[in-house]
Amino acid sequence: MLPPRQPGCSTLAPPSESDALKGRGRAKVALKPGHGPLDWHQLQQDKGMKGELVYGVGSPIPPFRMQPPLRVNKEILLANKDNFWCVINRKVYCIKAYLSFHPGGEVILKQCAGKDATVLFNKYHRWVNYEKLLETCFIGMYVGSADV
Ligand code: HEM
Repeated sequence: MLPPRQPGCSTLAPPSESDALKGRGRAKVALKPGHGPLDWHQLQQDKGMKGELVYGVGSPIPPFRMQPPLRVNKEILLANKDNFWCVINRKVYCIKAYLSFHPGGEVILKQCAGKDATVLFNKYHRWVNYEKLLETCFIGMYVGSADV
């Protein structure tokens, strides 16, 4: 009888997004070519700096440059669900551009649209520097009720 497969073993089949969704370990999914961390970094430097990685704002000034930051209430957050706005630690981000770059996969991230993703984010990887990773995707501060 074959020994049980161990995490980290190179003979393991690539983990699926459904495994991650079901909370079976810290499953990373295969990203499309050109969607690695360095590609994301480059995109932030190019399009992101020009404010082209945010959807639903309609302002010539990139929101992440605005001082004071925009204030987003529950209605505005929900109105931008299709733009994949979500909240992490009271900060609102447009994660639409990041979806296909997320090492945990698109499926798991899409469920955060229009919601406060803080608990899920901390559950999977509280050490990830989201403020840096999503720097140019920052919309503003969430000032609405906590029930999102
Ligand atoms: C929106 C902000 C988010 C960012 C910037 C982000 C970023 C990342 C990064 C950088 C990794 C790789 C971590 C590593 O290698 O240690 C990762 C992995 C992962 N993420 Fe996220 N993530 C976000 C939100 C979420 C949310 C809300 C969930 C759950 C619903 C999630 C689930 C996962 C999973 C399952 C993995 C793969 C396993 C792991 O490495 O922990 N992520 N994410």
